[in-house]
Amino acid sequence: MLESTTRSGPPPVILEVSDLNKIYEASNGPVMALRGANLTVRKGEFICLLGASGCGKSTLLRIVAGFETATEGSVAVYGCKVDGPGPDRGMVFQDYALFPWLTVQENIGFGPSHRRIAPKEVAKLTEKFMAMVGLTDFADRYPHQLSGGMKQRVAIARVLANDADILLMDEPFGALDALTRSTLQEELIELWRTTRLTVIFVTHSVEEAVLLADRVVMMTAGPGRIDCEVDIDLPRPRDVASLEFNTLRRDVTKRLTSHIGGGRRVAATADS
Ligand SMILES: Nc1ncnc2c1ncn2[C@@H]1O[C@H](COP(=O)(O)OP(=O)(O)OP(=O)(O)O)[C@@H](O)[C@H]1O
Repeated sequence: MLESTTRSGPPPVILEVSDLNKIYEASNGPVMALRGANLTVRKGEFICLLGASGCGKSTLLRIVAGFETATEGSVAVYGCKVDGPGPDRGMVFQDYALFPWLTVQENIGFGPSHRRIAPKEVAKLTEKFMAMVGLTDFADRYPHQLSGGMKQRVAIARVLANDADILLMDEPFGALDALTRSTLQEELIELWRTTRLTVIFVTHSVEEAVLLADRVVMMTAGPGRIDCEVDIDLPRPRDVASLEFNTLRRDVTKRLTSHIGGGRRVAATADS
């Protein structure tokens, strides 16, 4: 947890998902994607949202991002109801979603250049975040000239340059090879530490969730709701080969497959 947690009590709640229902009107009838999803997130937390394919993880994230509307229920950020996308939330997708006609620096600078910021300041911001993700030497490259890992670094830098407080990541490393994935996981944790962003990270992978999260939030099979939560109380950097890590991984896997305890909070540690 962040230092501020221990010094001055828990950080404030900045995101509240309340009784969210989502029904899609598909051509072959309605699809209930979410039923009664509730989630509370504190500033600076790193949350991993874990669940089987089709349980509604992306739907939940897209509603939080404001790209999708809920059928019932609400999402509030800093106490204000979300009714569309906003600069306080930035999304990173598995397929990068970069502007193919813009270079690395233009992609990163796109958000700031559309705010009321002086061009000099935009250039400074762009350079800062480009350096933060290690892409200064690739400033003039276009997305098709980059590897998957580099594209995802651009996507992350773009959110950071937009000054978002909440980083929403939908299986961001799912399309990457194992080595690149592991490097980006480390880099993301380092960025999260330095920027103190709040992160909600969707994944299928128990290992990725236990490696990254402060708290793993598990969803039931569709229609999704929050089934239970596990606090990951392991120091970072985490060693995937350690006994503590594997105890937690087994615990999370067991909970995920057994669907016990509707809406329960389980404070699991390596000792439990
Ligand atoms: N636009 C849509 N129209 C109709 N049904 C949809 C739409 N988007 C999602 N669904 C359905 O809603 C359910 C939840 O989908 P969602 O993509 O949120 O799940 P997920 O947990 O993110 O899945 P995955 O892990 O496979 O990406 C699924 O049954 C899916 O088929």
